[in-house]
Amino acid sequence: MSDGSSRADAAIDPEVVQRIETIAPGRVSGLRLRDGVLSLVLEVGGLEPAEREALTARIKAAGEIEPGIDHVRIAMTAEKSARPLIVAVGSGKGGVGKSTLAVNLAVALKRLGRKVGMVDADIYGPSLPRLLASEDVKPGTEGTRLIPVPNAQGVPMLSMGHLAKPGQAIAWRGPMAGNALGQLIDADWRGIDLLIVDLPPGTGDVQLTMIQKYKPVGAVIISTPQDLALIDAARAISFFDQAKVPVIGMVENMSGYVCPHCGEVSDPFGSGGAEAEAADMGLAFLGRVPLDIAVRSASDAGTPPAADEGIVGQPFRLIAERVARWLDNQQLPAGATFG
Ligand SMILES: Nc1ncnc2c1ncn2[C@@H]1O[C@H](COP(=O)(O)OP(=O)(O)OP(=O)(O)O)[C@@H](O)[C@H]1O
Repeated sequence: MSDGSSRADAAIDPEVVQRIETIAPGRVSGLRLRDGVLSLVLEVGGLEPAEREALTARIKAAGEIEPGIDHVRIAMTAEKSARPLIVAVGSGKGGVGKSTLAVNLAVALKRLGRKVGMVDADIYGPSLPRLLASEDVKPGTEGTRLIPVPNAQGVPMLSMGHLAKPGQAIAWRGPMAGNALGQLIDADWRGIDLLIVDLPPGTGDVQLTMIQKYKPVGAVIISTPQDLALIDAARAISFFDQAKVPVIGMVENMSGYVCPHCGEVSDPFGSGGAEAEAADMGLAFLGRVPLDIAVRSASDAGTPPAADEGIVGQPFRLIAERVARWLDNQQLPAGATFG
């Protein structure tokens, strides 16, 4: 948004941003460069005066050696900038319906009155813009922060797909992908209390950055009932366990296919496997979503089934109620900060 003056913010070299963030991890926000002055907000809660001084001196030194930056102006605050709580949706394996679940979970939580936004962290196959029918919309910016893209479901969203050209993302390496993810999560989420983050499948660099730097309050793991998918899901669960991110529970997708012609129920991927696995691991089972052509067609059309009262969206609404109850039981204050 313009402040009405004719002066414009200049782009800041991402390497400079990264260098400054490395000096004070999680404490720097609001970076902007204008007329050779780099201004930023430094959160100094819990630091002794000598530590504050040392930090500001190091940040100034790191900025002022850069061509184009004559001066670094630091505003100190004892308040952490309020970021939404994060719930991650993960899977051990691709193609099990993780993005479908993430979108429907967010939409159903929105219907429950939660202030929900979404981040699509899946650099290998960002699909949220399609699922939320906002493929051609680009996010705006305010200063150096992205402004989430609105949609008909009232769930503002940012996607890796917004930052990369189609096909480009796959070449990203860990640190680059991690920085891009940071831009999505540190966007202008004003008015949002809860972010549902659609992680890439598996347990790689992006997932690691996500859980270490932007510690989710909890994770939902999705799997098909198939043995192979379950083995991978167990790996994802232990990944979150090791990072001390509580697993809210497991969802079984694509179980029980009802033939639209003869009505016969078959189980192409088996059935009940994820529930048994959850019980074995002492985890909550959040629900089962049948393999239903209507889930796919509604999703492809950008109208998530959880958005209305229909039967197709029912399993997602039940899962969302359980997640909402879990969040309420954590007694997390609305708009609580994390990290
Ligand atoms: N319960 C279901 N019934 C029918 N189709 C489904 C169901 N769940 C997901 N699908 C379809 O399966 C395909 C893969 O789903 P989705 O993209 O959500 O999976 P994913 O795990 O996020 O995949 P990726 O690893 O590629 O990101 C999509 O076409 C989706 O519409």
